[in-house]
Amino acid sequence: MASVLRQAARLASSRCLTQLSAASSTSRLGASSYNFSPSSRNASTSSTIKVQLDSNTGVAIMMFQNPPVNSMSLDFMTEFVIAWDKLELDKSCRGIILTSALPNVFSAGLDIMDMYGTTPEHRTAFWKALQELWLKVYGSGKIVVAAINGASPAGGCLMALSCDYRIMIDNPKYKIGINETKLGIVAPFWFKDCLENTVGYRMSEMSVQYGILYNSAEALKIGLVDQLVPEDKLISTATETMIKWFAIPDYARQISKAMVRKATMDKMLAGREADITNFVTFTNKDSIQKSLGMYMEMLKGRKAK
Ligand SMILES: CCCCCCCC/C=C\C/C=C/C(=O)SCCNC(=O)CCNC(=O)[C@H](O)C(C)(C)COP(=O)(O)OP(=O)(O)OC[C@H]1O[C@@H](n2cnc3c(N)ncnc32)[C@H](O)[C@@H]1OP(=O)(O)O
Repeated sequence: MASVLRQAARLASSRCLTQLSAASSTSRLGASSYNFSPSSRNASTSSTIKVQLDSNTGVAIMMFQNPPVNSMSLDFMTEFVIAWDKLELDKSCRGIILTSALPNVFSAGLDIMDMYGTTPEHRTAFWKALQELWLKVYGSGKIVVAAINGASPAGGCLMALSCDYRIMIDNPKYKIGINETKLGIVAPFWFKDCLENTVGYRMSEMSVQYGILYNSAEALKIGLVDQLVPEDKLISTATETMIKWFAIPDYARQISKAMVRKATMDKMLAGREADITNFVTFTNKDSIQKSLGMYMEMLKGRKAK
């Protein structure tokens, strides 16, 4: 245990958890001091990421607004990371709620058009941006809550899985899961690891092979999400949840989080270059390009019907 703690302490000062010590001011705010007055809000906005930080409560809401479906394009992920870094550096921010500014979709996952018919150089930059985004969110010392207000397949599900707590709108039309095989592609090991860490080995074994998308009730049942709420209660519940987490002393929580996530983080950090090569090689294949093209046609054809 002592060695785990030493490792966790080392992690706390490492690149991916740089905010651990910076944000370790303990429990500045309890639920009773919660005040969400509009005057206390800071707003910062890029074209695809909207951020509202309430410096009274320490809660930031990061909204995705990349129409039509919040697909994770290279541009979107670059803007995400810039906005994320700003919040990480802001000591008044203790927790971040991730949600969508668009109706019916949290995120459609990776932008298929960034993988289809693009150059290997483009796909290298694209995959690096995805790794970067994931390392930041998964490795954050802040409390991160996903407020899932719509469809959340594949990369969208990964984003939610990287948070500390997931709240989803209680609506059977919204689906979440790692559905890559349905597109004829393979979810990378770290998508699978995040799923397995959350729902367990057997469920992920079934889930990644079948490419299952779960509706909200099914997602709750298998533990893919933690809570379902009516649409009009999503952000208030996410904020209240965050305030409850704030009662835990930051430093102890952060070290505990780092301990639990260390193996998954380390695996990615050690395999980062190989993971990029795998992705580029895999998506260079004619058969994979064909699958992606057919999937895009299917999406567009579905709309035409
Ligand atoms: C040997 C091992 C090697 C390992 C190598 C690893 C390789 C791994 C590679 C990749 C991992 C992939 C991860 C992913 O995230 S892939 C993306 C998966 N996403 C999906 O399957 C979702 C597809 N979209 C939908 O199901 C729906 O769009 C919806 C439910 C999200 C929303 O439905 P609706 O509101 O009805 O919108 P439309 O379907 O009409 O779509 C509107 C518009 O948007 C386009 N679009 C949708 N999704 C995407 C997307 N992911 N990327 C790009 N574009 C998308 C859609 O085509 C429509 O376009 P339009 O007709 O031009 O308006």
